[in-house]
Amino acid sequence: MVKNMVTKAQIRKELLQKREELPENLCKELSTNTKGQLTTWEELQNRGYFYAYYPLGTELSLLPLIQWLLDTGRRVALPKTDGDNMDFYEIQDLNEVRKGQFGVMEPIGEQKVCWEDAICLTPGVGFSIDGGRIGHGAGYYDRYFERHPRLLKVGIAYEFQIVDHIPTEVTDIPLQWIVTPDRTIKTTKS
Ligand SMILES: Nc1nc2c(c(=O)[nH]1)N(C=O)[C@@H](CNc1ccc(C(=O)N[C@@H](CCC(=O)O)C(=O)O)cc1)CN2
Ligand SMILES: Nc1ncnc2c1ncn2[C@@H]1O[C@H](COP(=O)(O)OP(=O)(O)OP(=O)(O)O)[C@@H](O)[C@H]1O
Repeated sequence: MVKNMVTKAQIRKELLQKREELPENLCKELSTNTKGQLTTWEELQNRGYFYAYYPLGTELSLLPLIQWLLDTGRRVALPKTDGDNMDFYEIQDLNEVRKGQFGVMEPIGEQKVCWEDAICLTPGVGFSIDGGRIGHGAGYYDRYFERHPRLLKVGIAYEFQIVDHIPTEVTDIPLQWIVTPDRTIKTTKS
């Protein structure tokens, strides 16, 4: 490894620390703003199928958005992991979750869905404008994206989570958009 190269693990650690320092009321406000960005985004208007996530700790919360999606008749599914695998399961109500692996709230449904043209609202620890993403380091989303190439891959990020450079591995699949509480960005590699 090149000596002065910042590794994924270093970036992950630093950004997770920053995220943990966010006060609760600010998380709430930024989550509401993110819902505002997404609900006014043209790309989302005509879509009916969404892969979202239930927030873990101080992750940027999609709960207000998910409620809006359900209220407007959209179909929503959340991820559930099993060993190295991750799949998505539909929810009709935000109460249909329970705590699972890694302490993540997972859907209780047993029937996995396969919506090849869905929008995948993707959590992450760090992002870059070229579509790079750092997660928790287990590779769940990259493996899922490899199996389902037609998904519209959208990173959900606090502004501070967008960094200049993310070292890539051959298995990393770039995101096409990044949505923050302030803006909606088309990535440069999409
Ligand atoms: N909200 C949300 N849901 C998600 C993800 C996510 O990043 N956010 N995932 C994205 O892939 C999957 C779950 N993957 C995860 C993998 C590791 C950790 C985690 O916190 N790991 C700890 C160590 C935990 C342990 O080993 O007990 C760590 O990184 O310190 C969390 C989620 C599916 N669901
Ligand atoms: N398509 C794939 N096939 C096999 N292994 C993969 C694939 N994608 C990623 N991996 C492996 O998974 C491990 C973690 O990958 P990476 O650091 O990109 O995870 P991450 O994106 O941070 O995590 P997550 O998606 O779970 O939030 C790496 O060792 C990587 O080689």
